[in-house]
Amino acid sequence: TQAFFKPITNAAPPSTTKQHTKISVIGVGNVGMAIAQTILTQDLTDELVLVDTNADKLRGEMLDLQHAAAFLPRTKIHASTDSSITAGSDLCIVTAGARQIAGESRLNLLQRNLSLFRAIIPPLVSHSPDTTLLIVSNPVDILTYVAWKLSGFPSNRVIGSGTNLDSSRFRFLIADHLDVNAQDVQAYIVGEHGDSSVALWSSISVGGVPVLSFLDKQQIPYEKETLENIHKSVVDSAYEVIRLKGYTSWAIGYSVANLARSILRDQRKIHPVSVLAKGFYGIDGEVFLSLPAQLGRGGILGVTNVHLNLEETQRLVDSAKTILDMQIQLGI
Ligand SMILES: NC(=O)c1ccc[n+]([C@@H]2O[C@H](COP(=O)([O-])OP(=O)(O)OC[C@H]3O[C@@H](n4cnc5c(N)ncnc54)[C@H](O)[C@@H]3O)[C@@H](O)[C@H]2O)c1
Ligand SMILES: O=C1N[C@](c2ccsc2)(c2cccc(Nc3ccc(F)cc3)n2)CC(O)=C1Sc1ccccc1Cl
Repeated sequence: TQAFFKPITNAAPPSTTKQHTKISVIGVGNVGMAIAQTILTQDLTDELVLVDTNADKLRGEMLDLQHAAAFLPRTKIHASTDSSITAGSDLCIVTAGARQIAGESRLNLLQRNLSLFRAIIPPLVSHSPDTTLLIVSNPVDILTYVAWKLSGFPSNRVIGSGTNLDSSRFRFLIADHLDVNAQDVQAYIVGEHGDSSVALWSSISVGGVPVLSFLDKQQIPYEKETLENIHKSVVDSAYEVIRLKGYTSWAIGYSVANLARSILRDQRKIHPVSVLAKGFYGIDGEVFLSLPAQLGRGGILGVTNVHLNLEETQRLVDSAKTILDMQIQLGI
């Protein structure tokens, strides 16, 4: 049969130095698929691998994504229930996990996800000894610690999505309040992901103008609780989304794909992510908490020395103690 293409004479072989990027997403539920879809639309990888224990769901999601090929940058998409397919991944994003059953205690959810991680992490890292782990499953701070211990990796290559989603909701709410673009709002929520996170008021700046001084200069009276209310809305909005649609996907999908871009494209951007917090702000236990960290090809490149006031420092230390106690209680 006539070949589709007439061969080009004296064509040079492809460059061997070009790095082939491979991302694996473990868990193809609401969160994993939102992340996978965003990675494809943003052309972040040459190869996307999906892993899950639910074989039918896994194959269905792979086929459904492959069928979108005519509208996406060319990306090889593979899937298997066998994690050996992840071999040689540059980044492994873990969203696998049991979702909290209504009324289930956080400890019980943690115990269920802990046993899952004991099955997931060791084979993952044996197939990709040089990968970076990006943990999303909840409770994310403790499970990032578990992934670090199980992997034996240096802590710079084990990252938790932490308060990245909290901070993106915080930025949206501030931007909406001030009627500006959320990309021009710099604001960090740090510490423990979820209900006990810590909003850094002094870190908020819009177009380079620190908000607190902006409000002072404009003599705009702001009660402390106004700012507290915006932080409370971050927590309330998570519960509202769950109440209304039963899960969250799009914001976590975009926020985790944004982390993947910073890592794989060596952006050296600063994100609030869950890092080994030992040695910062008087924390001496081996706990993962979110702090503004610089992300690049090597994972965590550095952690910023952001100024915390006494109250913020105390809340961070309290979170560290709560998490450490939970880790000790579980014997991990
Ligand atoms: N960190 C955050 O900001 C954040 C935000 C939203 C959700 N989450 C967490 O993400 C996790 C996933 O949420 P979801 O809505 O996608 O849940 P989901 O139930 O829709 O998906 C979980 C997937 O994990 C799979 N799975 C279970 N055991 C597995 C194993 N051993 N190996 C591979 N896959 C396995 C399941 O088959 C399922 O497809 C939850 O823990 C949730 O709390 C975290
Ligand atoms: O947007 C979410 N959705 C979840 C969710 C997704 C599927 S089922 C529940 C959510 C929503 C509401 C509460 C809640 N609590 C929680 C339970 C166990 C944990 F280990 C961690 C959090 N979790 C999971 C989660 O972490 C988030 S972010 C979030 C949660 C609570 C407070 C503030 C934020 Cl920014």
